[in-house]
Amino acid sequence: MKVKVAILGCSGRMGRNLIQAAVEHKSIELVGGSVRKGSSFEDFDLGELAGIGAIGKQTSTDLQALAAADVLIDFTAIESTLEHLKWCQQHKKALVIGTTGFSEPQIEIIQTAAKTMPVILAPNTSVGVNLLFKLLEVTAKAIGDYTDIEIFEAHHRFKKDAPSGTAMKMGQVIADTLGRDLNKVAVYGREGITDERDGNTIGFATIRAGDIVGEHTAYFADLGERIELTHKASSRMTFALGAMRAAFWLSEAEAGFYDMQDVLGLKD
Ligand SMILES: NC(=O)C1=CN([C@@H]2O[C@H](COP(=O)(O)OP(=O)(O)OC[C@H]3O[C@@H](n4cnc5c(N)ncnc54)[C@H](OP(=O)(O)O)[C@@H]3O)[C@@H](O)[C@H]2O)C=CC1
Ligand SMILES: O=C(O)C1=N[C@H](C(=O)O)C[C@H](O)C1
Repeated sequence: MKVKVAILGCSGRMGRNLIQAAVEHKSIELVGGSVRKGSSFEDFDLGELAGIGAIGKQTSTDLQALAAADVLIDFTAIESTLEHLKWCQQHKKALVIGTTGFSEPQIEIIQTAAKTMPVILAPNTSVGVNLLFKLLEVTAKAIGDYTDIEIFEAHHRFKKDAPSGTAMKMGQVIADTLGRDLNKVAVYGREGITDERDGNTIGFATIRAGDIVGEHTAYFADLGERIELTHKASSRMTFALGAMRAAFWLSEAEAGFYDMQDVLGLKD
């Protein structure tokens, strides 16, 4: 039987890719999608919105129109995701969250809700980035204690949060592996007389330019050699397909707080 899925925030860059991925997925039935109240895309055909031709299902600003869904997928914005979370909890729906930029207290709100509903929170739903997280763990374990660790990320000009959710998670994975507290060792950008580099720190550098879909590199640099682990996304469809995998997996999960490592079987 197909998993019934609804997409939140259908008019967004990810929303449109998610519609296409859901329509093309053999084990998923797209039952509806939302747009923000006041959006000019209200009552729009979902397929038209995604550029794949009409599919006979319309966007709605009323979440009740999505009541037939088992799993909702949310790549929107912080405040709207937290609203959607409440609705899903009240209506016993599972929720895949791809939105990034949450503060620690906001993540705690999501974790608390996940005690009574299945939730995946994944700053990056691509298979490649989640494999990269594993490679970071292995590399940090082997050489992280004596190399300089820096994380670089590049995204399109429209992105609102920085560093990206993926870069933050990369830092978290490395800090956890090395037993460091990311809040204490993170350095976000450098300017002026910065003094010599403190070997304990994890640096973050961000650029925003044009239509870059998403690029992430972790540097583990010693004197004489360095390792660079890079992921480059060239299409948002990679995130959308990963989100479908996540929705399918979550439809069979108990209440709990999960990530893509659970979905892909990459947890130790
Ligand atoms: N986890 C992952 O793999 C990925 C995560 N992301 C993250 O996903 C999020 C969205 O990214 P992107 O698609 O590029 O951003 P967009 O700005 O293109 O899309 C966000 C969409 O959310 C809509 N929205 C806002 N509030 C509501 C609401 N209450 N109800 C319904 N829709 C709403 C906006 O509508 P409107 O336009 O009308 O304001 C907009 O269409 C970001 O946080 C980004 O970092 C992005 C790519 C991959
Ligand atoms: O906003 C984006 O576009 C992306 N956001 C995610 C993040 O913040 O890590 C994932 C991806 O790189 C694209």
